[in-house]
Amino acid sequence: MSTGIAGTSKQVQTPLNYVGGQRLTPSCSDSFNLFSPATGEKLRDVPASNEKDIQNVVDKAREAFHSWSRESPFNRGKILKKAADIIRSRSEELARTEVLDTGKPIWEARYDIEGCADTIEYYGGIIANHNGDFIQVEGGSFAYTIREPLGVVGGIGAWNYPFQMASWKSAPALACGNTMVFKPSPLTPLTAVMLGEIYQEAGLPDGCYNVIQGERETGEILSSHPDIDKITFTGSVPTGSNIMAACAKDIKHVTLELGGKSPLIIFADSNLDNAVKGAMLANFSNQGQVCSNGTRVFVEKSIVKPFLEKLVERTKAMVIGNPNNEDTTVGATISQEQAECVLKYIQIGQSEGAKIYYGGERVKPSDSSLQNGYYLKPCILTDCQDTMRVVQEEIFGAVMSVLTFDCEDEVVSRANNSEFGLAGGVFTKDLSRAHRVVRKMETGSLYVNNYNIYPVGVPFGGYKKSGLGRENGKDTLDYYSQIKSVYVEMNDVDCPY
Ligand SMILES: NC(=O)c1ccc[n+]([C@@H]2O[C@H](COP(=O)([O-])OP(=O)(O)OC[C@H]3O[C@@H](n4cnc5c(N)ncnc54)[C@H](O)[C@@H]3O)[C@@H](O)[C@H]2O)c1
Repeated sequence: MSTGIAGTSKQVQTPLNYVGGQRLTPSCSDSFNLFSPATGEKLRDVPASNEKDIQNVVDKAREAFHSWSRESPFNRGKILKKAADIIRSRSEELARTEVLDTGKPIWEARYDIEGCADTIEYYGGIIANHNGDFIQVEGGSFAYTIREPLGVVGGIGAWNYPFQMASWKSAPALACGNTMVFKPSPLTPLTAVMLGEIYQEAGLPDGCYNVIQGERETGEILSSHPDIDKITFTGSVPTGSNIMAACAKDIKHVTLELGGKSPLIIFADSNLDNAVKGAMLANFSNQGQVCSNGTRVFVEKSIVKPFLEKLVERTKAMVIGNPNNEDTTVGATISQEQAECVLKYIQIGQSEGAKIYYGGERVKPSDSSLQNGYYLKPCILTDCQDTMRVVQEEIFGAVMSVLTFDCEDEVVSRANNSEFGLAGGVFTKDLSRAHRVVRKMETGSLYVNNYNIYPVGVPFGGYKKSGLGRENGKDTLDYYSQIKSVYVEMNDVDCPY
């Protein structure tokens, strides 16, 4: 697929491990295939890292930790801020490479990359203020606390926001003085490595940020490695559960950003145009592959008809096709397997009694080079019931389930009827009701009169099975550091013995 941007094909061909400040081909013979979602063509074999490779990279990260952890927070912050500037200066190349890896539309990739620069700059800016406390105790004695890094952090990412995952994890980790070994999803290995080169150019010492490639086995070795102090993971609930179990053996710290099946509640008094736009943002961004998506859309009965009419009108206008085109709004699903999984869920929904109101089929774009890409038309399901699998399970594709409701108490209780608790949304003009509903919802993020907005200072993470810990915002620094308390006696020791 032609991108018109120099550099993206180079990013595919070069070694994709990044260890001790350089690209490296790992020693082992195992590898996995990398495909382009947009064209279905195989791009290359990617060598996977084994135990020996991981030992080598963890050793490098441990060695780098000794000096990086002693660097002043202010100086660490300066390097991060410089990295943010470099990201902005290379944003088009990064965005095009992200498109090649993920199949997402170019405008979404640009938005992601800009957000990553903001995140890295944000942590660069706030880290100098992440200090301990002074506590006055009796008789003039006192105590103080010191925030210290954890050590070597292992990061494991999913495929829907590859550069963002590497950035959201590495920025707070490095700011706190940790070093990192990051394993991207095997479906999207390219841009995490570019981040390593950007950090190096900004002045990050070699070995502080490293990348290894691999599939489940590589992730398992990393998460059970005794010299890793924390795992920060983004992915599915079953994998998160396995990782937590692997971390239990050595009592490692763990942050888990997992799946969701979030509710979006639309009351009859909403601004209908905004509610329709919100529902689309909550379901169709990034081909529906967003963890926080509000895929259970509860619409108050009296407005279902006009809501669906407006929704279909806007959805029909979405442009499906080449993700590198400026006007494309729906790119390719990540893989053949994921596209089949989404279509299978739609079939299951139909067999349970849901109706396809719009879309839900494979699309072959007219451009002959895209015929084997993984394109799907966004899907709207009606006649849904709370107990259906399409309403209970995370599909991770552009499938919106529309449900109806009569009153507030009923809808809140149904919205909370989920094992997940990542996000939720409320559309209403009645702000008292909005805040009342927000307080009753069992989720980590809530949106009032909008959806899927991620300002850099706002913490993000889940309740229930959707995760542990937070990313973004200043609270995240607490998850990448530990507190040392120091008591200082100012008097003679008072001892009963
Ligand atoms: N909460 C969030 O912030 C967030 C963000 C994006 C995606 N997600 C979730 O991610 C999922 C989709 O991503 P996915 O299909 O890549 O998830 P996944 O769980 O299949 O894989 C995620 C990563 O874990 C690795 N892995 C797999 N098994 C492992 C094991 N046993 N030990 C260690 N590593 C292992 C994979 O190689 C990959 O890098 C969805 O459930 C989605 O909701 C959550």
